Amino acid sequence: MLPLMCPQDVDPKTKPQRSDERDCAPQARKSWKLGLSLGLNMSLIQAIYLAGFGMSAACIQYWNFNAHEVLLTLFCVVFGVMSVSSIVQYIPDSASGHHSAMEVFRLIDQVSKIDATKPTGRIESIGDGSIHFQNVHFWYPHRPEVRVLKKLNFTIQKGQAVALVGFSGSGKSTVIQLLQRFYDPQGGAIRVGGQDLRDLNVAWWRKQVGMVGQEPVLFDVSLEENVKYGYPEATDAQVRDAAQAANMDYVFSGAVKWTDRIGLRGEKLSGGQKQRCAIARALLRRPQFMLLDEATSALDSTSERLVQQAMQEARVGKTTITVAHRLSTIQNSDKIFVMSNGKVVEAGTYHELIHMDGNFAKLAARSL
Ligand SMILES: Nc1ncnc2c1ncn2[C@@H]1O[C@H](COP(=O)(O)OP(=O)(O)OP(=O)(O)O)[C@@H](O)[C@H]1O
Repeated sequence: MLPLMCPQDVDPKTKPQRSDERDCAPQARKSWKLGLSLGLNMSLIQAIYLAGFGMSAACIQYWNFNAHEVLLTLFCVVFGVMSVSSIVQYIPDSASGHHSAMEVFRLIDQVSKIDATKPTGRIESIGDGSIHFQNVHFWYPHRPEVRVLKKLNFTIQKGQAVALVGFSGSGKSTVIQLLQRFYDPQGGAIRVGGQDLRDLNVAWWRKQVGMVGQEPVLFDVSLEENVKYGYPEATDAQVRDAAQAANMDYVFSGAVKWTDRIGLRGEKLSGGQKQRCAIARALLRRPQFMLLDEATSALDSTSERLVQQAMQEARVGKTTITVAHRLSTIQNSDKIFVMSNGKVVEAGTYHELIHMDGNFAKLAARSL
């Protein structure tokens, strides 16, 4: 019988609440049923064994059956029944396994509209390197009732450090996803160096973009392999340069070695160390565009300062688009776009926007 763990069992002095009793009642009924069915099951098996051995003994003693053959037959039947019963207990799981497998195959068979493996699309230079969102309308295909971007317009020049800010749900992360071409806009166009993003080769374009998100995707392999992920042919000197640019001081001081495995999802590293590893990985490919989506939001102020410092040095010569809630992290941006309800409602430098006394000033007041 399974033990019943109810709050009142933990501390007998505690007077049980009525709601706790109600919570435990279905569990108690379930445990009783489970115990009873297990007990009956075991009794039935033992009764069958008893009958089998009794019959075998009778066959040998009274009807002169060959003992060797009787025992052989008996054990064949016993082990056969045990095997069948152990298979039968998995029948309910096979139904859910079948359902899960169908889901996995459905996903595998799904043809993506934006296929990075296709050799189609232009592979060229990025022109003047500007990014222009031109009357972009967008909604997530499985949620058409929520119009996320509504006639979004903004331009980013090559080499600029730009920040996207705004209240939660205003569409900032969606802009970052569109830039990586996870989706295409339903209306308007995103132009890179004057060319429609849809006309560029997907794999080539994604190589031009480095992305650091809030929770970097790290693997349980060595620190070096994690940094080289996406560019395994990088030389040692290139890896060192990227690490230096990303301020990975913990590897230069020897606190973590290049060969150390960093655990599942990088659990052996601190938040700041993980983030700087992700920045080094992004920089190693020398992307022309860096996308930072809340890259420092989960960090304490010391780690954040280190990551910020790393980004300041690493962003030179690159176009950087940062999504941030902590406005202190974007003070040095060349331009800040304030988004509200899928549109840009204000644009300017930090000081210009603060003095406008609009949405940005409200956000700044909240983040104090
Ligand atoms: N994968 C998705 N599928 C469907 N709807 C989504 C998806 N991701 C975001 N949305 C919706 O799109 C809208 C904009 O979300 P988005 O994440 O771009 O906003 P945000 O400004 O980045 O918000 P936050 O600051 O909270 O991260 C929200 O209404 C959100 O519910």
